[in-house]
Amino acid sequence: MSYTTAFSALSAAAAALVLLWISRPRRTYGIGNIAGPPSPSWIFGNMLQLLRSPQYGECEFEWRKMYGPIYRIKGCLGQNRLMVSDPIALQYILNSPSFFFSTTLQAMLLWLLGPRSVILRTGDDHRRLRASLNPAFTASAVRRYKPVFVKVARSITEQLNNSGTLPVDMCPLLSDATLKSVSEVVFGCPVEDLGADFIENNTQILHLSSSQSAGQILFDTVAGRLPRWILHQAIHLPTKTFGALRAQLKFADREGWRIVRERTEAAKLGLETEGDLYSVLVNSVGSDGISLSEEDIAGQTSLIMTAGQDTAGNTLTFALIELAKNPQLQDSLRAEIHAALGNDHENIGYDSMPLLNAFIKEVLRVYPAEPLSERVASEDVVLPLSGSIATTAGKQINQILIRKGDILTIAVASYQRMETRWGDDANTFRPGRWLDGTVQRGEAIGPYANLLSFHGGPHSCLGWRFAILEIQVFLCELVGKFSFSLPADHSIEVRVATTLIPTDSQGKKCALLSVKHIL
Ligand code: HEM
Repeated sequence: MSYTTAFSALSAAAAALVLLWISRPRRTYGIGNIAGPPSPSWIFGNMLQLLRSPQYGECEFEWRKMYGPIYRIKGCLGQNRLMVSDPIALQYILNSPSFFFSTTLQAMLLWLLGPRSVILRTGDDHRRLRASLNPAFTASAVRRYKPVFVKVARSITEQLNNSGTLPVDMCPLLSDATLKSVSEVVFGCPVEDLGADFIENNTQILHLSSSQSAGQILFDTVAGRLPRWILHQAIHLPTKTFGALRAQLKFADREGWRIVRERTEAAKLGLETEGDLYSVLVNSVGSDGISLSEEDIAGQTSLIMTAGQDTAGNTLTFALIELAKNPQLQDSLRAEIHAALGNDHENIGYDSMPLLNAFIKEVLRVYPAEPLSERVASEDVVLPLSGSIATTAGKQINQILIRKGDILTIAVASYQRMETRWGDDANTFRPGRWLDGTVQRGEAIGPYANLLSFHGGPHSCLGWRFAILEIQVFLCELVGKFSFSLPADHSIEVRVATTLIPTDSQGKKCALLSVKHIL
């Protein structure tokens, strides 16, 4: 055999060995084999530790440190649940059609938001609708909504000016303000035009969703095991919660259709409309490449109200709480605002204010509106991981077999506290990390700053640019004109109900701050 032939034979054998090694059958482990914390009870598993700690994350952040970015916890009635904060696994779950909301969550979204809402649509139907809604949420579309944000921000200033010397609960104030923005920007009308009955019912829904009892947590598990058609009948139950849900959808339908009809009439008559989001959408019906019906527009009313109100309202409240805790940071931010703004929101370039934007990113990182989000596998899938994790038998694995029906939790808050990505002091609120190079780039998984506060993938938040501009405008107005501090005898806790909320020590949603006018 010549030297060349021997070399070729050896190379071919080596290549075959490499191929064999790459395609070797790998052992994949199911979620029952993944290590995790012991369960204190069969009925509730670890769920009360996860969802009802006096301070959100008390157990969860410890578990993440102990077991890594993927671990198993016990749900109610002996369920296995996978907690996921590994970026590669999160990216996979959020982009894969094999994962969707659990049956119970789908039913709740259906009751509250209605079947046409974009969040409940899937596959090509979702892609088409989302593409049609998108023109109203682009950077240039959102810039046009700025005057409304400025007007609403000034109305908060007026309320604070009239609030006297006692501490102010910022929660209802900012929740009402974000609803005003949504009403004016999206529906093109003052919030009062939506009707006192609708506003009152909406407030009741927010109130009901700001607490989570042990019974509700158990109900979610039991409900998920019922046949879908039985679960869907629960909306007719004569309870306060179901009554409010039924009313919400009825009011949203009434107002959504009223606004769409008015905008359509105006368009037919060739009248100028206000440039609100629904007008943009109504005017795009029938345009090339847009497959949007009037039903589709009216069908987003409850979703947009819910999605745009307390998500942004709570984010702003947490921002003011952090500033109240940290007077030095507050002074620096105010100095940046005064330098950029004077008293004029007209020409300000919010995106070129480094501390303001670092601060907003840090608030979204530490206080994600939806810190936990549940997904269920609709088929067997092998979940890739960015590193290896331990099984209960102490074996290291780098992928997990997810079986159809397995429940996963997208652990947004845990991901946003991973030291590898956000720095060794990831548990500390420090906006400077965004300016001094502490934050690592890594895989892009969310639409904004690699955060998952707006989630990622096809169902990521459609309104994230809207929310960022609104938060920028509100903060510049409020921090520019007032100083915020914590009243001496009041503590603020962070709990999770449907969203992350500030509460008093009794668990009631509340954020009392002392507010002083400084200009
Ligand atoms: C700080 C403020 C906000 C946060 C943190 C936030 C967060 C989120 C998250 C996490 C989702 C995904 C929900 C899920 O799949 O479970 C979502 C979806 C959505 N958000 Fe937001 N949101 C905010 C503000 C807004 C605003 C102001 C609007 C509209 C005016 C909006 C409209 C939507 C819509 C339409 C969806 C559904 C998208 C789809 O399923 O394709 N959001 N948001």
